[in-house]
Amino acid sequence: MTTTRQPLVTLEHVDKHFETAGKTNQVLADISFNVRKGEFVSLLGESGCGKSTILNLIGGFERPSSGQVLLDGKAVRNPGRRCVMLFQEYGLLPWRTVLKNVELGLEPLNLSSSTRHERAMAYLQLVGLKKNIRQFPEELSGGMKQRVAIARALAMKPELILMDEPFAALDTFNRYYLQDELLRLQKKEETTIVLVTHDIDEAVYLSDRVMIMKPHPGRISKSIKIDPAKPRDRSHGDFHYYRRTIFEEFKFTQSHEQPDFQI
Ligand SMILES: Nc1ncnc2c1ncn2[C@@H]1O[C@H](COP(=O)(O)OP(=O)(O)OP(=O)(O)O)[C@@H](O)[C@H]1O
Repeated sequence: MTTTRQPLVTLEHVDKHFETAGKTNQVLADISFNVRKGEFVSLLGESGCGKSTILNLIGGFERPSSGQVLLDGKAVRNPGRRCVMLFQEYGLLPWRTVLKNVELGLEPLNLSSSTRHERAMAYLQLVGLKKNIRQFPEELSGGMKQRVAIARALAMKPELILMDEPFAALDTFNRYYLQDELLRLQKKEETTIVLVTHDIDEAVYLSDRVMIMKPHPGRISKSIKIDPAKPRDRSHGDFHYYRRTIFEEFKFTQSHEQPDFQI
Protein backbone atom coordinates (compact mmCIF):
# COMPACT_ATOMS: atom_id res chain seq x y z
CA MET A 1 0.00 0.00 0.00
CA THR A 2 2.49 2.71 1.13
CA THR A 3 5.64 1.23 -0.31
CA THR A 4 7.33 4.52 -1.20
CA ARG A 5 7.45 5.75 2.39
CA GLN A 6 10.41 5.97 4.72
CA PRO A 7 11.19 3.11 7.08
CA LEU A 8 9.75 3.49 10.56
CA VAL A 9 11.45 0.34 11.86
CA THR A 10 14.91 -0.84 10.85
CA LEU A 11 16.76 -3.92 12.05
CA GLU A 12 20.40 -4.08 10.96
CA HIS A 13 22.34 -7.33 11.39
CA VAL A 14 20.66 -8.10 14.70
CA ASP A 15 21.92 -11.05 16.72
CA LYS A 16 20.34 -12.01 20.03
CA HIS A 17 21.43 -14.63 22.49
CA PHE A 18 20.33 -15.46 26.03
CA GLU A 19 22.48 -16.97 28.76
CA THR A 20 20.50 -19.76 30.40
CA ALA A 21 21.98 -22.03 33.10
CA GLY A 22 25.52 -21.17 31.99
CA LYS A 23 24.75 -21.93 28.34
CA THR A 24 24.45 -19.50 25.46
CA ASN A 25 21.29 -19.86 23.42
CA GLN A 26 21.55 -18.00 20.14
CA VAL A 27 17.97 -17.08 19.31
CA LEU A 28 18.38 -14.69 16.37
CA ALA A 29 21.14 -14.49 13.75
CA ASP A 30 21.77 -11.60 11.39
CA ILE A 31 18.23 -10.26 11.17
CA SER A 32 17.91 -7.30 8.81
CA PHE A 33 14.69 -5.75 7.52
CA ASN A 34 12.75 -2.48 7.30
CA VAL A 35 9.11 -1.76 7.98
CA ARG A 36 7.91 1.34 6.16
CA LYS A 37 5.48 3.85 7.66
CA GLY A 38 1.94 2.59 7.20
CA GLU A 39 3.06 -0.89 6.24
CA PHE A 40 1.59 -4.11 7.68
CA VAL A 41 4.27 -6.78 8.06
CA SER A 42 3.80 -10.27 9.49
CA LEU A 43 6.43 -12.56 10.98
CA LEU A 44 5.53 -16.18 10.36
CA GLY A 45 7.48 -19.17 11.63
CA GLU A 46 7.40 -22.22 13.85
CA SER A 47 7.22 -22.00 17.63
CA GLY A 48 10.49 -20.92 19.22
CA CYS A 49 12.08 -19.40 16.09
CA GLY A 50 12.33 -16.00 17.77
CA LYS A 51 9.29 -14.07 16.50
CA SER A 52 8.33 -12.64 19.91
CA THR A 53 11.97 -11.80 20.58
CA ILE A 54 11.97 -9.62 17.45
CA LEU A 55 8.87 -7.80 18.71
CA ASN A 56 10.53 -7.33 22.12
CA LEU A 57 13.59 -5.83 20.43
CA ILE A 58 11.51 -3.43 18.33
CA GLY A 59 9.45 -2.47 21.39
CA GLY A 60 12.57 -1.78 23.48
CA PHE A 61 11.86 -4.57 25.98
CA GLU A 62 15.08 -6.34 24.96
CA ARG A 63 18.38 -5.10 23.54
CA PRO A 64 20.20 -6.78 20.64
CA SER A 65 23.40 -8.69 21.50
CA SER A 66 24.86 -7.09 18.36
CA GLY A 67 23.52 -5.05 15.47
CA GLN A 68 20.92 -2.35 15.94
CA VAL A 69 17.20 -1.67 16.06
CA LEU A 70 16.08 1.80 14.92
CA LEU A 71 12.74 3.56 15.23
CA ASP A 72 12.55 6.45 12.76
CA GLY A 73 16.33 6.36 12.48
CA LYS A 74 17.04 6.45 16.24
CA ALA A 75 18.31 3.50 18.26
CA VAL A 76 15.59 1.90 20.40
CA ARG A 77 16.80 1.69 24.01
CA ASN A 78 13.59 1.54 26.04
CA PRO A 79 9.86 1.15 25.48
CA GLY A 80 8.37 4.44 24.27
CA ARG A 81 4.95 5.95 23.67
CA ARG A 82 5.16 5.85 19.87
CA CYS A 83 4.83 2.09 19.98
CA VAL A 84 2.28 -0.17 21.70
CA MET A 85 2.80 -3.88 22.25
CA LEU A 86 -0.19 -6.18 22.33
CA PHE A 87 0.89 -9.15 24.41
CA GLN A 88 -0.31 -12.75 24.06
CA GLU A 89 -1.36 -12.75 27.73
CA TYR A 90 -3.50 -9.57 27.38
CA GLY A 91 -1.72 -7.45 30.04
CA LEU A 92 -4.99 -6.43 31.75
CA LEU A 93 -5.04 -5.24 35.35
CA PRO A 94 -7.38 -7.58 37.28
CA TRP A 95 -8.54 -4.91 39.73
CA ARG A 96 -9.71 -2.51 37.00
CA THR A 97 -12.96 -2.81 35.05
CA VAL A 98 -12.98 -3.26 31.28
CA LEU A 99 -13.53 0.48 30.80
CA LYS A 100 -10.79 1.44 33.27
CA ASN A 101 -8.38 -0.97 31.59
CA VAL A 102 -8.91 0.77 28.26
CA GLU A 103 -8.69 4.21 29.89
CA LEU A 104 -5.41 3.13 31.50
CA GLY A 105 -3.60 3.32 28.16
CA LEU A 106 -4.89 6.87 27.68
CA GLU A 107 -3.90 8.20 31.11
CA PRO A 108 -0.38 9.34 30.08
CA LEU A 109 -1.78 11.27 27.08
CA ASN A 110 -3.02 14.38 28.92
CA LEU A 111 -6.60 14.11 27.69
CA SER A 112 -9.58 15.49 29.63
CA SER A 113 -11.45 12.82 31.55
CA SER A 114 -14.49 13.18 29.26
CA THR A 115 -12.36 12.78 26.09
CA ARG A 116 -10.64 9.78 27.65
CA HIS A 117 -13.98 8.23 28.51
CA GLU A 118 -15.46 8.89 25.07
CA ARG A 119 -12.45 7.48 23.25
CA ALA A 120 -12.36 4.37 25.43
CA MET A 121 -16.09 3.83 24.86
CA ALA A 122 -15.73 4.25 21.09
CA TYR A 123 -13.06 1.55 20.88
CA LEU A 124 -14.95 -0.77 23.25
CA GLN A 125 -17.96 -0.43 20.98
CA LEU A 126 -15.74 -1.27 18.04
CA VAL A 127 -14.67 -4.56 19.61
CA GLY A 128 -18.25 -5.35 20.67
CA LEU A 129 -17.82 -4.92 24.43
CA LYS A 130 -19.92 -1.83 25.15
CA LYS A 131 -22.20 -3.87 27.39
CA ASN A 132 -19.29 -5.27 29.40
CA ILE A 133 -17.60 -2.07 30.51
CA ARG A 134 -18.23 -2.60 34.23
CA GLN A 135 -17.00 -6.19 34.30
CA PHE A 136 -13.59 -7.25 35.59
CA PRO A 137 -11.11 -9.32 33.52
CA GLU A 138 -11.72 -12.50 35.55
CA GLU A 139 -15.37 -12.40 34.45
CA LEU A 140 -14.43 -12.47 30.75
CA SER A 141 -13.53 -15.26 28.33
CA GLY A 142 -10.02 -15.33 26.82
CA GLY A 143 -11.34 -13.90 23.57
CA MET A 144 -13.12 -11.05 25.38
CA LYS A 145 -9.95 -10.22 27.32
CA GLN A 146 -8.05 -10.04 24.06
CA ARG A 147 -10.71 -7.70 22.64
CA VAL A 148 -10.21 -5.39 25.64
CA ALA A 149 -6.45 -5.45 25.01
CA ILE A 150 -7.02 -4.67 21.30
CA ALA A 151 -9.36 -1.78 22.19
CA ARG A 152 -6.77 -0.39 24.61
CA ALA A 153 -3.97 -0.55 22.02
CA LEU A 154 -6.04 1.02 19.23
CA ALA A 155 -7.44 3.76 21.51
CA MET A 156 -3.91 5.00 22.16
CA LYS A 157 -3.53 5.66 18.40
CA PRO A 158 0.17 4.78 18.36
CA GLU A 159 2.33 5.09 15.25
CA LEU A 160 3.44 1.49 15.60
CA ILE A 161 1.55 -1.51 16.99
CA LEU A 162 3.39 -4.75 17.71
CA MET A 163 0.96 -7.66 17.86
CA ASP A 164 1.82 -11.10 19.21
CA GLU A 165 -0.89 -13.48 17.97
CA PRO A 166 -3.68 -11.08 18.94
CA PHE A 167 -6.48 -13.10 17.35
CA ALA A 168 -5.43 -16.59 18.41
CA ALA A 169 -8.02 -16.93 21.20
CA LEU A 170 -10.94 -15.65 19.14
CA ASP A 171 -13.59 -17.67 17.35
CA THR A 172 -13.63 -17.40 13.55
CA PHE A 173 -16.47 -14.87 13.42
CA ASN A 174 -14.84 -12.47 15.90
CA ARG A 175 -11.43 -13.00 14.33
CA TYR A 176 -12.63 -12.06 10.84
CA TYR A 177 -14.61 -9.10 12.18
CA LEU A 178 -11.67 -7.70 14.17
CA GLN A 179 -9.22 -8.31 11.33
CA ASP A 180 -11.43 -6.15 9.07
CA GLU A 181 -11.79 -3.44 11.73
CA LEU A 182 -8.04 -3.45 12.29
CA LEU A 183 -7.39 -2.96 8.55
CA ARG A 184 -9.98 -0.18 8.36
CA LEU A 185 -8.45 1.69 11.31
CA GLN A 186 -4.91 1.07 10.15
CA LYS A 187 -5.72 2.63 6.78
CA LYS A 188 -7.52 5.60 8.36
CA GLU A 189 -4.82 6.34 10.94
CA GLU A 190 -1.84 5.15 8.84
CA THR A 191 -0.61 2.99 11.68
CA THR A 192 2.37 0.74 11.07
CA ILE A 193 1.83 -2.82 12.28
CA VAL A 194 4.17 -5.75 12.89
CA LEU A 195 2.22 -8.94 13.56
CA VAL A 196 3.47 -12.28 14.86
CA THR A 197 1.28 -15.18 13.83
CA HIS A 198 1.19 -18.93 13.20
CA ASP A 199 -1.78 -18.52 10.90
CA ILE A 200 -0.91 -18.41 7.19
CA ASP A 201 -4.45 -17.34 6.24
CA GLU A 202 -4.28 -14.43 8.70
CA ALA A 203 -0.86 -13.36 7.43
CA VAL A 204 -2.04 -13.36 3.80
CA TYR A 205 -5.29 -11.55 4.61
CA LEU A 206 -3.69 -8.73 6.58
CA SER A 207 -0.15 -8.18 5.39
CA ASP A 208 1.59 -6.10 2.78
CA ARG A 209 4.60 -8.33 3.34
CA VAL A 210 5.11 -11.70 5.06
CA MET A 211 8.53 -12.49 6.52
CA ILE A 212 9.12 -16.23 6.77
CA MET A 213 11.39 -17.29 9.64
CA LYS A 214 13.44 -20.44 10.09
CA PRO A 215 14.73 -21.64 13.49
CA HIS A 216 18.04 -22.61 15.20
CA PRO A 217 19.00 -19.84 15.17
CA GLY A 218 16.04 -17.71 14.10
CA ARG A 219 16.55 -15.97 10.80
CA ILE A 220 14.50 -14.48 7.98
CA SER A 221 14.47 -16.98 5.13
CA LYS A 222 12.15 -15.15 2.75
CA SER A 223 10.16 -11.95 2.39
CA ILE A 224 6.98 -12.29 0.33
CA LYS A 225 5.13 -9.21 -0.90
CA ILE A 226 1.37 -9.70 -0.96
CA ASP A 227 0.07 -7.64 -3.87
CA PRO A 228 -3.76 -7.92 -4.04
CA ALA A 229 -5.64 -4.82 -2.85
CA LYS A 230 -7.36 -4.92 0.54
CA PRO A 231 -9.89 -5.96 1.66
CA ARG A 232 -8.96 -9.31 0.15
CA ASP A 233 -11.26 -12.11 -0.89
CA ARG A 234 -10.29 -15.28 0.97
CA SER A 235 -11.90 -17.41 -1.74
CA HIS A 236 -10.08 -15.74 -4.65
CA GLY A 237 -7.44 -17.63 -6.62
CA ASP A 238 -4.78 -15.02 -5.77
CA PHE A 239 -5.38 -15.63 -2.09
CA HIS A 240 -4.89 -19.38 -2.52
CA TYR A 241 -1.77 -18.75 -4.57
CA TYR A 242 -0.12 -16.86 -1.70
CA ARG A 243 -1.26 -19.40 0.91
CA ARG A 244 0.20 -22.19 -1.17
CA THR A 245 3.44 -20.29 -1.84
CA ILE A 246 3.96 -19.75 1.89
CA PHE A 247 2.97 -23.28 2.84
CA GLU A 248 5.47 -24.68 0.36
CA GLU A 249 8.19 -22.74 2.19
CA PHE A 250 7.60 -24.91 5.24
CA LYS A 251 6.53 -28.17 3.69
CA PHE A 252 9.92 -29.16 2.32
CA THR A 253 11.96 -28.20 5.34
CA GLN A 254 9.78 -29.84 7.97
CA SER A 255 8.98 -33.20 6.45
CA HIS A 256 10.04 -34.87 9.74
CA GLU A 257 7.21 -33.27 11.69
CA GLN A 258 3.87 -31.55 11.28
CA PRO A 259 4.22 -27.77 11.04
CA ASP A 260 2.29 -26.02 13.83
CA PHE A 261 0.41 -23.78 11.43
CA GLN A 262 -3.19 -23.09 10.74
CA ILE A 263 -3.96 -22.84 7.05
N1 LIG B 1 14.09 -13.69 28.27
C1 LIG B 1 14.51 -14.86 27.79
N2 LIG B 1 15.48 -15.57 28.43
C2 LIG B 1 15.94 -16.74 27.94
N3 LIG B 1 15.49 -17.30 26.80
C3 LIG B 1 14.53 -16.64 26.12
C4 LIG B 1 13.99 -15.40 26.58
N4 LIG B 1 13.06 -14.98 25.68
C5 LIG B 1 13.01 -15.92 24.73
N5 LIG B 1 13.89 -16.91 24.99
C6 LIG B 1 14.14 -18.11 24.15
O1 LIG B 1 14.25 -17.65 22.81
C7 LIG B 1 13.69 -18.61 21.92
C8 LIG B 1 12.70 -17.91 21.01
O2 LIG B 1 11.57 -17.49 21.79
P1 LIG B 1 10.40 -16.61 21.18
O3 LIG B 1 9.34 -16.47 22.23
O4 LIG B 1 10.97 -15.37 20.60
O5 LIG B 1 9.89 -17.55 19.99
P2 LIG B 1 8.53 -17.48 19.15
O6 LIG B 1 8.91 -17.79 17.74
O7 LIG B 1 7.83 -16.20 19.40
O8 LIG B 1 7.74 -18.70 19.79
P3 LIG B 1 6.14 -18.91 19.95
O9 LIG B 1 5.59 -18.94 18.57
O10 LIG B 1 6.05 -20.23 20.63
O11 LIG B 1 5.59 -17.78 20.79
C9 LIG B 1 13.09 -19.72 22.77
O12 LIG B 1 14.03 -20.78 22.81
C10 LIG B 1 12.96 -19.08 24.13
O13 LIG B 1 13.08 -20.02 25.16
